[in-house]
This record gives sequence, structure tokens and C-alpha cells, in this order.
Amino acid sequence: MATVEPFALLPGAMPTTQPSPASTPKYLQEDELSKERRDLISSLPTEKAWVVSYIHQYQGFWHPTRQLLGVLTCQQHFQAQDSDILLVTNPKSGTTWLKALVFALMNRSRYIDSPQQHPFLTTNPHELVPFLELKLYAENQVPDLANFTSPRLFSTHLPFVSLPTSVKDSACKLVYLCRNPKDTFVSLWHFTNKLRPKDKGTNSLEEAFDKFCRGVCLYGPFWDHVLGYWEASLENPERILFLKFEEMKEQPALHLKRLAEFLGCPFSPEEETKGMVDDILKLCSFEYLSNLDVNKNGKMPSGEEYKTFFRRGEVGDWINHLTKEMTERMDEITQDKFHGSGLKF
Ligand SMILES: Nc1ncnc2c1ncn2[C@@H]1O[C@H](COP(=O)(O)OS(=O)(=O)O)[C@@H](OP(=O)(O)O)[C@H]1O
Repeated sequence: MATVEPFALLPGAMPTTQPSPASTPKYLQEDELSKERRDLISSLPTEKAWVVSYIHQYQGFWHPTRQLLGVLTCQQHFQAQDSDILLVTNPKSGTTWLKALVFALMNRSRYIDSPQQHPFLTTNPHELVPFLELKLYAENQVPDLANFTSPRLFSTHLPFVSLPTSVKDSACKLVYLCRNPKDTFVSLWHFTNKLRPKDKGTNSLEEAFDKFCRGVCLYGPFWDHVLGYWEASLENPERILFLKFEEMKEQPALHLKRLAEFLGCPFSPEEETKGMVDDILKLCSFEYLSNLDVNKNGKMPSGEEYKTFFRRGEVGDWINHLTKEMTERMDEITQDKFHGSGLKF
């Protein structure tokens, strides 16, 4: 594997001493690091990243420098509570949709008589269900979570092996949503190209594809991420619900009801009669959310425009991007990696 030695490039300095452009989200930026963290990062396998300079392999998974700091801080400080709900995904697997669905589900009684006051009208789902390592614990910060009411809703892209010990030791519930690797890759390629500084141009599809197949991408290898949660969900089905984007698209009502039951708030017969399942699905639909003013024109405090989280929201767009050879390579990896696991896409 071609690796680079970032800290050998400029003695005594991080390689990216140039300020990162304002459009690059904070968690992907690389500024100054403590000596301890710098020593750790120097010891990790490192490659060129998709958006900013470097990506490091930690506990078997790849993280840009800033993101890795959030991972370390979160592992060190996050204290899970038994009543917490953690939404977990590989990037671009439908995180925004899952956040919307679970938030709308858990808060359904609050806005039933005042839909015009629903938080989605003013706030993107990523703000309502914050990421642990990318937001709350980003940049070495240790947040005060006292204002979160129970059950606390958080999200993460952390692989199972990297979850904070307190998550594994507590009885908190995890919902894992995955998506077929070809659509996940295509979505990630579009997304990271939007985040790249203008002067760097776009990543070529071929180069990004090769990196994705080698596992060198945000929270990659994709397959190991999915397998970690798949196996954990088989061992512990009452704590980890494993969902697939494609199945949710095909039978959204069925899966929303499964989610509600898993989270201990099943729909009552009256709610079903009133059409609440469909109401929540409409409220969280790609069409509805992507057309809200806040999501068309708003930005995250960390820099991303909310509209970058909405592209097509469909199954099978990979067919418009991948060559026959690419498709074969990806399918082969998927078959090899998932062989014997019972997992298929
Ligand atoms: N409501 C809803 N329903 C269905 N699909 C949706 C929805 N919202 C976002 N999307 C699509 O999800 C893709 C973005 O993935 P994530 O939300 O996981 O991104 S992130 O990891 O939080 O950055 C991205 O997929 P692609 O369109 O294939 O790129 C989004 O369009």
C-alpha cells in the first residue's frame, strides 16, 4: 500500500500549515496538534485523503486528522446512559434520513397539534441529532450534555470496534443503517468533491474508486464497518437494530414500525388509524426535507451547506457512474468480504 510520511515533509511542522479554506468543514481541517496526539498520529499508517491532506488508519479504520482527534476525545470522555439511542451509519448510507425518522418518531406527540412548529422547518436533522465525534467531541472539546433530555439521541459513524467503552458496557440502543457499497461510494464521491477546496479540483472517479476498494476512505473499509455491526446485531438483537437503506426505501412503513417497536415506542392502533406512520414518512421524505428553505439555503456551523446532504436519495444510481470493470471489482470484494456472514446486497 502506498503510504506517505506526513511529518517527514516539513521538519517540526504539520504539513498543512496553510489555513484550510472556509468551505472545508472543521472536522476535516488539520491545524495544530498536541505533542502526544502528533506522536500517535505519526505512528499510524497514513495516506493522501479525499478532501484535505491526510487520512490515518486507527483501529483498522481510516480518519482524516481532525476527525481522528474527535474519535480519540469521544472514546476518552463519552459516558453512555442506558436510555441513550445511538444512530450509527457509514457515511452516505442515509444518515440524514435516519436522523429525521428517529427524531420525528420519538417526538411525534409533541408536534401533533402544531405541525407548523415542527423543528424540521427551521433546523436540519444533523443539528437535532448531533454526531459524537464529528460535532460534540470535535476538536478535543468535551461537551456539557446536561441539557439533553432522556432518551438522549446521538449519532456516530464510528466502527463497532472504536465505540467508547461506555457504549459497549451500557444498555443503550443502537440503530445501524447501511446501504449497498456501490451507491454509498457514488454518494461519497459526489459529497467529497463538493467539500474539496475549489483550487484542488475534483477527485477523479477512478482514483476515488480505487481508494474506496482498498478501504481508504472516511471510516473505511466500508465492508468491515458493516460486518462489525452485522455480527454485533446478531449477537445482541435487542440492543442493535440492523437496517438497510434499500429495504427502507422499498417498505418504509414496515421499517418505521420496526424502529418504533425496537425503540420501545410502538405505534398505537389509534395512531395507525390516524395515519401517523405515513405522516412521519412524508415529513422525513427526501422530497419534503430537501425542499425546505433551511435545507436549501442553510449551513452547518462547521461549514457544510445542508444541501450537500441531499442529492438524489435513490437506489441504484451507481449504474450511471461505474464501468463494467468497476462493478465487477466491487461485487467481487463484497462477495469475498461478506462470504459466510449471511449478509447480501
Ligand atoms: N430523506 C431522505 N431520504 C432518502 N435519502 C436521503 C434523504 N436525505 C438524504 N438522502 C440521501 O442520503 C445520502 C446522504 O447520506 P448521509 O445522509 O448518510 O450523509 S452523511 O453521512 O450524513 O454525510 C445522499 O444520497 P445520494 O443522493 O445517493 O448521494 C442523499 O441524497
